[in-house]
Amino acid sequence: MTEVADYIVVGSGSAGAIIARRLADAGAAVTLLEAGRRDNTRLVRKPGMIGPLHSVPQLKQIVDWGHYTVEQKHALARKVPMTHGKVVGGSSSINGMVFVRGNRKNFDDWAAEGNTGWSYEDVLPSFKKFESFEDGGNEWRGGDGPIKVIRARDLTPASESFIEALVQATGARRNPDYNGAEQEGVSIFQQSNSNGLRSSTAVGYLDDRPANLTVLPKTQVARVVIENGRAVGVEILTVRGREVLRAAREVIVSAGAFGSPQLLQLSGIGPADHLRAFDIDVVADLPVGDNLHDHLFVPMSFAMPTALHRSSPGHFASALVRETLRNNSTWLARSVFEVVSFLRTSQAKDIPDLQLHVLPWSYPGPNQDAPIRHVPDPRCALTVMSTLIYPRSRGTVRLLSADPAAAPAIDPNYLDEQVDVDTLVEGMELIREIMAAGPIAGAVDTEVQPGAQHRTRADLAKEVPNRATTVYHPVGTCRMGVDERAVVDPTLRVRGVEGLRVADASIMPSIVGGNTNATTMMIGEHAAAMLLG
Ligand SMILES: Cc1cc2nc3c(=O)[nH]c(=O)nc-3n(C[C@H](O)[C@H](O)[C@H](O)COP(=O)(O)OP(=O)(O)OC[C@H]3O[C@@H](n4cnc5c(N)ncnc54)[C@H](O)[C@@H]3O)c2cc1C
Repeated sequence: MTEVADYIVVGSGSAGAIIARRLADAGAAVTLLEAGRRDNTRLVRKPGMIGPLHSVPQLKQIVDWGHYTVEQKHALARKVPMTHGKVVGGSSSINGMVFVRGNRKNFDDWAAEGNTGWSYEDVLPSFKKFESFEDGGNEWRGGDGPIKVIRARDLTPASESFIEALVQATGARRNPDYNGAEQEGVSIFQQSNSNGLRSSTAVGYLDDRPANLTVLPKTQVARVVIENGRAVGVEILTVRGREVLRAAREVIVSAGAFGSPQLLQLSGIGPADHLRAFDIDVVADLPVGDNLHDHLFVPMSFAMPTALHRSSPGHFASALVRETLRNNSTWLARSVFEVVSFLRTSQAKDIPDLQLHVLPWSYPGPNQDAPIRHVPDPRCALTVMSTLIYPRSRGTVRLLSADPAAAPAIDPNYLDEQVDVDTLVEGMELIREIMAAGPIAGAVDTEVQPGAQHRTRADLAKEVPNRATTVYHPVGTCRMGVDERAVVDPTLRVRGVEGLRVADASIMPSIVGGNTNATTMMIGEHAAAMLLG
């Protein structure tokens, strides 16, 4: 065994890159292992390239694990693509860049379950630490962190009229900062990019790394090496075969909501019967891979000339030429999302339970499951997504093979709970109400997706299993907690194993009410602070 570092961090994504950098800044020797390739291409770093990156299978496979769910029994046996970054920066290098913390109550709920140190007041400094918000720092926001956050700008007239219509139809307020004091209302979307460049954790934390932080791309970890109940290193897959790297202090697993449970299970940490079925020696019998849950949305597209954007090669090519000639001069410099709203359905208790994502582009429907290039309607269109942010359904991640190169079985068990369908349908009905309101109705030519023929609540409910799709926010599979369902304790240590922590989206006990990247980066900062004591 070669002693390579004080700390080994597995996975360079939203959490892992941050942990590795903070430990290195404190003087430790850190090795960061990443299965994917380097991220320094325009395809990854130019924000608007997300369109081709996700819609052209040949491009997507360069940076994606290529996972699919198992057949979803409540969604017409669909196998839903579970895109997940396999590249330096992880999913922060390929995501939609919208920037949302969630609701402060989400963290207070984690703390109330026994997760001491994770209330909103506790995690707020970790949120502030990583961000540079364009308005500067204040009580709620960070002003000088490595991740740049700006608001969408030059909103299309369609998006502007959507805001007006939403206010009129729902009575919701315009909220200048949904990541500030209050989440509720309608707002201009914030996004993690600036000056025409994606602000991933690779850009923010790794580009200018110190010499004591070694990043090894194209290095997949096969298992954590555990001796006498203590994690002492990892086994990696190389072209020469398997090799062991040793950590003098700790191993931190930040391989994401699929990668982390898979790696723990391959290392003998997981449900004992499941591991034995693959002849894996059991180190710790823990519910690793349980509690998988995810946000779902149903896109509704409306043909509207005022949306200005067409999903045509000509429209894309002209922006690409202009953006190449002058950086940060076109829509390619930013996320495609313009407006967000947090609202309450009839099911809501204390906080908003519905999110609307709004983008001035048409969206292919009814779903994008097939691994082909999906062609959206060519007209200018506004898409509004009814988004379920507190799903009740729970699923699993399990091994299909003891071979680390094999994909795991991912079963989010989407729409298992009827209330999840009901919430999405209520959101769809609300979107129709908004689109029929005075400030926007006259500008809408027609509803393209799902289409006016799906008229009643029952019609919409029937469409949900075919149209609902992942927002790519899987969490919860190495749950943090203090009871039998916990995999890690509130200091992120794997229960019953020394020298091993998990820190990424998988530790969320329950999903936050908003896109998960910001919370996962907070987890990275919070974990680093705990490691450094
Ligand atoms: C397509 C897409 C769009 C999204 N859009 C948004 C958005 O707009 N806003 C938002 O807030 N959130 C968004 N998200 C979600 C957000 O990006 C994720 O929640 C977040 O990045 C998860 O971070 P993580 O650290 O848990 O995992 P990741 O960032 O996925 O990092 C895990 C890393 O570990 C590596 N890895 C895994 N297994 C191994 C192994 N065995 N050995 C070595 N390396 C390994 C992976 O390659 C990866 O780089 C999106 C996600 C996707 C996929």
